[in-house]
Amino acid sequence: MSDSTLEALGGRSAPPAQFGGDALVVCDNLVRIYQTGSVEVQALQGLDLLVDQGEMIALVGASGSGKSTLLALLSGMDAPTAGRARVGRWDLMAMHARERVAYRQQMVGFVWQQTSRNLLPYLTARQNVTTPMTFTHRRRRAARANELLDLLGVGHVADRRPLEMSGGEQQRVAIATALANEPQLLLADEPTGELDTTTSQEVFDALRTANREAGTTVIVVTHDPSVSTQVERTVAIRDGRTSSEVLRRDDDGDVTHEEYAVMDRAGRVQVPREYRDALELTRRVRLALEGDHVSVRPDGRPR
Ligand SMILES: Nc1ncnc2c1ncn2[C@@H]1O[C@H](COP(=O)(O)OP(=O)(O)OP(=O)(O)O)[C@@H](O)[C@H]1O
Repeated sequence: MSDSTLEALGGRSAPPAQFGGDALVVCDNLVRIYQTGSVEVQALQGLDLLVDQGEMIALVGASGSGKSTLLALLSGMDAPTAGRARVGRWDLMAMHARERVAYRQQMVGFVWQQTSRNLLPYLTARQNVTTPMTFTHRRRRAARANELLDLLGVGHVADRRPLEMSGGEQQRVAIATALANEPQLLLADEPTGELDTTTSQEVFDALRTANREAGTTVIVVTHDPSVSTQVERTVAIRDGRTSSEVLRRDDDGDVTHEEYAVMDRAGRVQVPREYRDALELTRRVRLALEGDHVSVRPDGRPR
């Protein structure tokens, strides 16, 4: 590394801020190990993720990469093995059973992929939305349910049971139900997985409405490849860690997408396989600090 460059840049360095700062969701080196008999599966292997209040992000990644595990931890349904996880004022590592119940009632809403898992089949849409409303005065509940159903464009199915609605309508009612207690965070695990493209778009629009109109922070897991056009930030998870992010920028209608690698707190960055293969980057590489970037070169010695 070049000491002179380091010296020249020295004046710019600032003390490191506390990881996460005022983000709504802070996952710091998060680990979740499942133990089945004598077999251990490391579903999350030191995952870092920050989500600000008011953001809507998508989580993508291959099957088995750890997306559902992360959502289960953030929803309070499961507990991390190690690391740090905080949502608002709630420390997910330190919550006891009673706090976990309160957290799930007050702080998060959840939408599953399977439409049938989100709603009670023998209740109407309005009744489904009012059922979790423990913090709204009894007389206000039906009116609030109607407001939520209208907001998400499904006011017309208020008196229908799930079997009398389309899949997309069921998912939008499910989002209304998840918003019943005004959670700060809405988590959705492949909410469009069972739907066709047009209907998926309606459900994404409903999630965006929840984000923009109700001010709810949204994390949505999806396999939909067009998702990066729908949200401002798409976070890719690989092998239980966040590996890259695509940021969508809209400069006066000129929309661009830029992909970034994610650096963890120890400074580790995953170099994409195509880059490693193209330059035969293997175990040892040369790093050099340049004026405005860091270069990575093959070490040039026989392996
Ligand atoms: N309850 C469990 N017991 C044991 N292993 C589990 C359990 N749940 C998940 N796993 C394992 O943890 C890893 C991550 O699984 P996870 O479901 O989080 O992945 P995913 O990215 O959501 O996958 P998909 O896109 O297929 O839903 C996988 O290897 C999976 O087999």
